Amino acid sequence: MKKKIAVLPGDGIGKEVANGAIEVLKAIGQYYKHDFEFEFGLIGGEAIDKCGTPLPEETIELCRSSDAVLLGAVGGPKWDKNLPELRPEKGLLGIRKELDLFANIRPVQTYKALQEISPLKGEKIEDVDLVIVRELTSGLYFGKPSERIVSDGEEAAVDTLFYKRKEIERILETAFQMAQKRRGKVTSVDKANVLTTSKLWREIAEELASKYPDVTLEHMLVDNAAMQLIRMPSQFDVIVTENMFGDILSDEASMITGSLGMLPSASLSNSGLHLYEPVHGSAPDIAGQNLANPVGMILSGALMLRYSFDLHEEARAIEKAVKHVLDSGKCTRDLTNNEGAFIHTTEMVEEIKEVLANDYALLNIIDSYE
Ligand SMILES: NC(=O)C1=CN([C@@H]2O[C@H](COP(=O)(O)OP(=O)(O)OC[C@H]3O[C@@H](n4cnc5c(N)ncnc54)[C@H](O)[C@@H]3O)[C@@H](O)[C@H]2O)C=CC1
Ligand SMILES: CC(C)CC(=O)C(=O)O
Ligand SMILES: [Mg+2]
Repeated sequence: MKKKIAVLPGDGIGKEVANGAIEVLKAIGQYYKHDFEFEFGLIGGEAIDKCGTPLPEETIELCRSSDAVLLGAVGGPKWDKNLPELRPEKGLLGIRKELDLFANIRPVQTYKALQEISPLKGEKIEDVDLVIVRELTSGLYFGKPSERIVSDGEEAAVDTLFYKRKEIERILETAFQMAQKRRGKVTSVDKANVLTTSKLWREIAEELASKYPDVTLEHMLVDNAAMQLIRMPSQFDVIVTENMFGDILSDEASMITGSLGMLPSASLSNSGLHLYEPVHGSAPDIAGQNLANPVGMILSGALMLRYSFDLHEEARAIEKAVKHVLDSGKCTRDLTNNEGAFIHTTEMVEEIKEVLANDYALLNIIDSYE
């Protein structure tokens, strides 16, 4: 199978983890006989430096002409004082909007091997298998006006939380459909005791629920949800929520697994062209030191195989390899609470590739006996 994959490594550790994911995908291509072709594009701070814009037109064209997009992360202190339109993050928000990637799927699964690393007690995280469905192309990060103003002669600023019915409907539909394939429960997280957008969100959730009688819908206020994620994370199946709420809750949820570096994500559109990115940012504090955990990015590659290319066995092979390496006690520095031995980014990638190679060799031996 020939597939063109656009790779936008971005800034900081984005480059390091993207390299890792490409290596793992190349190994999958070799063992399972798929022709993955990788083409690189600029985004974020590097694109500002080289092209004067965080999202060059060529990058958008590259993505549009590809079968899927892999993105590392953007941002860094170098660009923090730039004007809003010239911030790396604008590139990320821009590509999400351009490709209409409205549904950001962020699965949170725990690993037995990491139970002691999670700040939560082992028994609390044993049965955690939840997914955050975050609305990604509207809400507080996109509403207008969003600007500095003068109000009553005083310096002020405004951001806008705006949602259209259709935007709410399509993300809720995604969540209901995902719950149908999972454990049949949707927790819709909002702030309906205060926000008008949340009241509309709740109304629409109630309307749609009747279309999905096999799914149980519950509503939860976002402040409570933040607490419940720590108190009893296993109560959740599918969490669906507004853009910024989902952004914050998913970083929080990552710590259930033990590190922000563990979480992958898929940003889906209705066009069939999807983008895959880890949940974390460019981590300037560890960038360039070979310390980043590449697992979130590598697992995003697995999500790409599953959602974009229907390659379920190949996706499972990557997920199994990650588990195998963690089970063997090998982990990057973030998974050690900064105590004890750890392996570097490139070594973690090598370990995962080695498991894939061994699995492949084993399959070949079995085949030769059949
Ligand atoms: N999707 C994206 O491109 C995102 C970009 N950002 C940008 O990244 C920059 C840094 O933002 P922060 O708030 O520091 O968030 P961050 O996610 O980059 O880092 C937060 C903390 O987690 C650690 N961390 C993150 N990913 C890790 C990994 N794979 N392995 C080991 N440790 C990891 C970092 O070292 C840091 O201590 C900012 O410019 C921000 O705007 C932030 C979040 C998402
Ligand atoms: C630019 C930000 C919205 C990126 C981020 O934190 C995220 O998507 O998780
Ligand atoms: Mg975030």
